[in-house]
Amino acid sequence: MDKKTKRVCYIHNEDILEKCDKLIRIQNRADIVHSLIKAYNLFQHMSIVEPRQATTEELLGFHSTDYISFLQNLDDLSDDEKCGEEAEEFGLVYDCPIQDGVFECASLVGGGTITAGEKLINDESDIAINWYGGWHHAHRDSASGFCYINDVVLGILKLRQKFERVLYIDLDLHHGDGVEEAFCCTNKVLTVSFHKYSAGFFPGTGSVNDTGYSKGRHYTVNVPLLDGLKDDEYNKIFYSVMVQIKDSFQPEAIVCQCGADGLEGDPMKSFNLSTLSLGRCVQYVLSWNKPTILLGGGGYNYINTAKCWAFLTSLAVNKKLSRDIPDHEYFSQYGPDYELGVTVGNRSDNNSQQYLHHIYTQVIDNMKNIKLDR
Ligand SMILES: O=C(CCc1ccccc1NC(=O)c1cccc(C(F)(F)F)c1)NO
Ligand SMILES: [Zn+2]
Repeated sequence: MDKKTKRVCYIHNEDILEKCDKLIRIQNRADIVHSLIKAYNLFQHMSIVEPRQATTEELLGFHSTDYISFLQNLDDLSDDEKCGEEAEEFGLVYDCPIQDGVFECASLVGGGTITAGEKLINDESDIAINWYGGWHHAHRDSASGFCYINDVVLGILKLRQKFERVLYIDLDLHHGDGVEEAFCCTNKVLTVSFHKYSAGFFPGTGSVNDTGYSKGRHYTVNVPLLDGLKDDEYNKIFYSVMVQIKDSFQPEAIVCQCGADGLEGDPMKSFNLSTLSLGRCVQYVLSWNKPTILLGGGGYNYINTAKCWAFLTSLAVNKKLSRDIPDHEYFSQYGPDYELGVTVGNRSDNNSQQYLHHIYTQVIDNMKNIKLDR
């Protein structure tokens, strides 16, 4: 693949935008993200590709029949049934409320990430972006953490139709548990997640000692981190882990979930990252020149999330963005600085050098056994 200008496709249409904007947890975020990327004129460097609904067969490539048929018939449920024990069994309570059209939205997002995969396996694009996707918590037979259909798993399964070894990277503040579970027993998909890991923090999984099972042993990599994490520490441990993964796993295609809830200023109030650290991670991965899917995920300060994903989009199309936010519908919300950067705070950092070194050595030790299928 030519090093500099890559063929970038961008999953979008008004339908998926409107549906995602109606999701109660991220109401109107999609329009804020889309508007900033448009205001920076980045669409002239990408081909916009419309998403489609994932087919039932595609959904059943990961999810169970019971779960999918329950989701497909939500509209037939009475209000009692919607809070009944069956709904609870499928995780459709508390964090994952049954709201009108949630299935159509989730399966359109799923179809969007599958479409991203199709563009790469057909060699029509080098990089495929789906900022509507990245819903990494959904399990085979239940919703979780506000994720209903695991579009990430569906996209990886699509890539596996052509690529022997696929690498999944999860940059979201939360552990990518649903994706890790889907591939924990195979050595064809290596999942690596960098996430906050501390007592009582959702989803609670992602210990450094979780390294996969049977044939997948050592092909699950977890990098548990603590509150207050700063850019430099994040990038240092990211590079040192990823260079090892590149050498030993030699991935043929990459999926990177770029959840922005680790940024300073997110209501999650956990990490203390600027968009630069996520940008350096993505820039490094793109420098490998492998077919890559970039996905969204968490991110609850919508202005920061828009800044982050516009910046990552500019890296994919290799275009420099002006520091000043261009005038557009949401310009007034970018005050008081009206700049693309996210200023980091000086919250105390619980990640001591000893802690980070300890985690690094454990992760490297775990990965010593990753070898290519002879
Ligand atoms: O970001 C997530 C999901 C976070 C999550 C897990 C479990 C239950 C609920 C959630 N979502 C939130 O906590 C959430 C969603 C939207 C907005 C907020 C806010 F309060 F931080 F703004 C918080 N995964 O990467
Ligand atoms: Zn998250």
